[in-house]
Amino acid sequence: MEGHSVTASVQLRQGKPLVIAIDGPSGSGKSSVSKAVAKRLGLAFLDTGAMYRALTWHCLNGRIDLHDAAAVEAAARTISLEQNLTPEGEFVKVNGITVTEPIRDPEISKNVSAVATNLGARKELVRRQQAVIAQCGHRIVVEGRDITTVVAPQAQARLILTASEEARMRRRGLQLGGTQSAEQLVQQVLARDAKDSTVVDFQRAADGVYTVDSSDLDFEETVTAVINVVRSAVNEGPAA
Ligand SMILES: Nc1ncnc2c1ncn2[C@@H]1O[C@H](COP(=O)(O)OP(=O)(O)OP(=O)(O)O)[C@@H](O)[C@H]1O
Ligand SMILES: Nc1ccn([C@H]2C[C@H](O)[C@@H](COP(=O)(O)O)O2)c(=O)n1
Repeated sequence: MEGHSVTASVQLRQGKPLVIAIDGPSGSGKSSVSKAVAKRLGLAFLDTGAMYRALTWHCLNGRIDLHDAAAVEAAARTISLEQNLTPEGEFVKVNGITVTEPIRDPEISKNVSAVATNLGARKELVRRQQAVIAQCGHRIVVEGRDITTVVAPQAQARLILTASEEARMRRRGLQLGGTQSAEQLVQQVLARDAKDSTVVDFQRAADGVYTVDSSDLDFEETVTAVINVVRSAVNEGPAA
């Protein structure tokens, strides 16, 4: 095992490019697990879902019709978005307004797919995400739905983090403190995935993309499994 990870350790520690791209369905643990991986490996962290949520908050707040494709795309191009790029803490600002907590509201979860399925808005957010990766010196964990395929197809490690529907709904229910009914959880997790899947495929791993299924793993075991995949991917010499 030590021999296996020599090359990986060099890449992990010496400031070489190390982009870790993580996609997966809602509630699979992408944000929490990606943050823990970034912390352990000393990498920056980007939650791309927060960008779609922030844009949705901005549209709702400014009474922009989410189904007016041109207006939503224009908003994506013009808003100022700020977010932390470290795994410690979290903040998101839209045009200088802190929206860290409001973007997690079930109301945003209910409406975010209308923005995520706007192809013009996606193009602009992908452009911004690629700029962040460059700004972080290509040493970053990026999580979302199209990171392995569109945002960072050349990433040194790419993986889908998944879990059973039952596990994902249970985890989301616990995360929201038991405030949501079973039907609300179905809407926020499964129905949202179904809508988002119409524009990006985050359920199946593309060629060269690993899969980690966390259904039967606890949080720590999942973080370890992801780091092991990163070591394997780097050792096997993925895209330069
Ligand atoms: N392996 C695991 N075992 C138990 N709980 C987990 C595991 N992985 C993640 N969790 C918990 O599940 C909840 C959902 O995780 P998280 O918010 O990271 O998912 P996500 O994939 O980013 O969801 P979304 O895409 O909807 O934002 C969190 O409370 C997290 O701590
Ligand atoms: N790269 C991404 C990231 C997110 N989305 C969409 C899909 C979700 O419904 C929404 C919010 O993401 P979450 O915070 O739940 O991870 O944003 C996307 O289409 N592409």
